[in-house]
Amino acid sequence: MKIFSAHQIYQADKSTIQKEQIKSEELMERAATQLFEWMHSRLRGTQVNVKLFCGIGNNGGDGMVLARKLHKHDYSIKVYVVNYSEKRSEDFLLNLERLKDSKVWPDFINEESDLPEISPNDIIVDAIFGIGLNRAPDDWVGNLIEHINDSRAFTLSVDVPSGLPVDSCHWKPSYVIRASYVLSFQLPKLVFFLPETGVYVNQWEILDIGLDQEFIAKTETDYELIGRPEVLPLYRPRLKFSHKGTYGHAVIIGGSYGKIGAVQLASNACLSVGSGLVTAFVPKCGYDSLQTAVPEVMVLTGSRERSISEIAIPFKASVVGIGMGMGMEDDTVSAFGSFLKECTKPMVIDADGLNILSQNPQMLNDVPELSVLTPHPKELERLIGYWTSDFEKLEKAKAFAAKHNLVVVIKGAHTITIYNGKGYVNTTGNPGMATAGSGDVLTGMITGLMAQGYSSVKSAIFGVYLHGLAGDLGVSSIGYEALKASLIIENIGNAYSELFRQPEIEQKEKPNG
Ligand SMILES: NC(=O)C1=CN([C@@H]2O[C@H](COP(=O)(O)OP(=O)(O)OC[C@H]3O[C@@H](n4cnc5c(N)ncnc54)[C@H](OP(=O)(O)O)[C@@H]3O)[C@@H](O)[C@H]2O)[C@@H](O)CC1
Ligand SMILES: Nc1ncnc2c1ncn2[C@@H]1O[C@H](COP(=O)(O)OP(=O)(O)O)[C@@H](O)[C@H]1O
Ligand SMILES: [K+]
Repeated sequence: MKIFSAHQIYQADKSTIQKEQIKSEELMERAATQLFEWMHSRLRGTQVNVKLFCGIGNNGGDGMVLARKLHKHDYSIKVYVVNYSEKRSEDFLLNLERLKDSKVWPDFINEESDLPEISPNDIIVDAIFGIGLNRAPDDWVGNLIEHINDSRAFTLSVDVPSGLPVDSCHWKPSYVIRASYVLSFQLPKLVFFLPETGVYVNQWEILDIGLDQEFIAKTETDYELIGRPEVLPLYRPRLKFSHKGTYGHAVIIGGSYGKIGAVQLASNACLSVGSGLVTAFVPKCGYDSLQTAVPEVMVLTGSRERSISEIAIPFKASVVGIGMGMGMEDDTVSAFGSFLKECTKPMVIDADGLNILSQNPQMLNDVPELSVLTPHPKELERLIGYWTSDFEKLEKAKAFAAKHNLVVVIKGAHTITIYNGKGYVNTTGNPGMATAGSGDVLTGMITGLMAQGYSSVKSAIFGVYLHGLAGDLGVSSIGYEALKASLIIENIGNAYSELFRQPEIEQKEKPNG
C-alpha cells in the first residue's frame, strides 16, 4: 500500500473533488460518516460521555460533523472547540453552524480557559490537528493535550494523533495526543511506523473515504507499506524438475571464539529459506559445533583458531552473507578488505562487516553494487552519522544507499528497506524479536533468497517480511519473552505457508446447532 505525503493527500483530495464534481464539504461529510459508523457499530447506543476536542481546520471540521451525527443518534456528547487560530477553514465554519442548527453548543477553549474535566470513563475524540500541523502547538494547546493524555480516557484520534507531524516540521513530543486508536483516512501515514513518532499510535485503521483511485495508482510515492499483497507477487515457486543447484550455493562468513552461534543461526536460516546449498566459513574453533548443530551445512575453516585472518572460498558462491559474530581483529579487518576487492557479485553485509566499513569508509568503494546492508540503528549511525530526527535518518540513509548503489535495511520494529530513493516499510514482526541472534537469522534469510535468484531488493523486502512473519508465528505459540532466534528459523516454513493461507470461510450459523 502506498504511503502518501501530506502534500500528496491534499492533491488526492483535489483530484477527487474535481473528478466527482463534489464540494469539499461533501468529502468531509463522507469522511466523518465513516468515523461515525466505526464508532456507532462498536458503541451501539451505549450511554458513555463522548467528549470531542475539535480544532478550527478541517480536522476540527471532521469532528464537528461527527458530533452532529452522534447527537442525532442520541449519544451523550460534549464538544470543545480548541480555538488556536482566527484562521478557521470554510468547512469547519459550515459544520460549526450545522452543529448549532442541531442545538449543540460547543464550548470554546482558548488560552485563558480552565481545562475541562475529563473522567477516565469518557471517550475522547481528538480532532484538534490533522495533517495540517506545521509547527509545534502553542503551550496552552500543548497543556490541553497533556491534560487529555493524563486523563487515561480512551482517545480516538481522527486521521492522526493531534500534534504529530506527518512530514518533517517542528513538533514537541509532550504536546502529542497519545492515541488509543487512530482512524486514518484512505492511506497510512509514514510517522505511524517510525520509532520516534509511532509510539503515539497504539492501534490504527484505515477508513476508505473513496479518494480518487486512479490518482492514487498513478502517483509515485517515496514510501510503500509492505504487507501480504505486496510480497505475494515476489514469491518464486519451486520447479518440479529443479535440483539443489537450481537454488544456489550460499556462503555465510563470520564467527569468532564465543560467537560461532551467529554463523550457525545465519546458515541454518539461509538453508531454511530455501538456498540449495549452504557453506559456512568460520575460524577453526567453530568447526565441531557447526557440523554437529546443522549437519546440512558444509563448513570451511580459516587457518586461525579463534578469528578469521584470511577468507578463501574454493568455489564460485552464488552469494555471500558476511559479518555476524566476526569480530574486528586487525587480521579480520584486512581479510574482509581483501575479500571485498575480490568480490563482484552483490552480497549481504551485517554486524561486524558493517562496523568495519564504518571504521574504514574507503572500503565502501569495494562493496559490490546492489549489495544489501542490514544495520540495526547503532550500526546505521556508525555508517551514516548522527541524525536529529527519524525524517533526517531516512534522508541520510537514502543518500548513502544512492551514493554507493546499495540496498540498506534499517532494522527496527518496522524495518525499512531503502533502495533507489524509496523506502519499503515492513508490517510483520513483534517485540519478542528483540532478542539475541534474530538479526543473524535475517541476514541468513536474505542471503538464502538471493542464492535462489531473487534480486537484492526483492530479497531484502521479502526476507524482512518473512522473518517478521516467522517471528509472529513463533510468538503465537510461546509468547514474547520466550521467543528465541532459533524459533524464528523453525517457523520460516510456516511463514511461507501462511503467505498462501486462504482466509477462513465464515461458518454460517445453523439453526439448532
Ligand atoms: N483526504 C483526506 O484525507 C481528507 C482530510 N480531511 C481532514 O482534513 C485534515 C487536514 O485539515 P487542514 O488542512 O485544515 O489542517 P488541520 O490539521 O486541521 O490544521 C488546521 C490549520 O492549523 C494551522 N496550524 C498548523 N499547525 C498549527 C499549530 N501548531 N498551532 C496553531 N495552528 C496550527 C494551519 O494553518 P496555518 O495557521 O499554518 O495557516 C492548518 O492549516 C485532515 O487531517 C483530515 O482530518 C477531511 O475533512 C476530508 C478528506
Ligand atoms: N520491537 C521489535 N518489533 C519487531 N521486530 C523487532 C523488534 N526488535 C527487534 N526486531 C527485529 O529483530 C532483529 C534484530 O536484529 P539485531 O539487532 O541485529 O539482532 P542481533 O544482533 O542480536 O542478531 C531485526 O530484524 C529487527 O527488525
Ligand atoms: K487529530
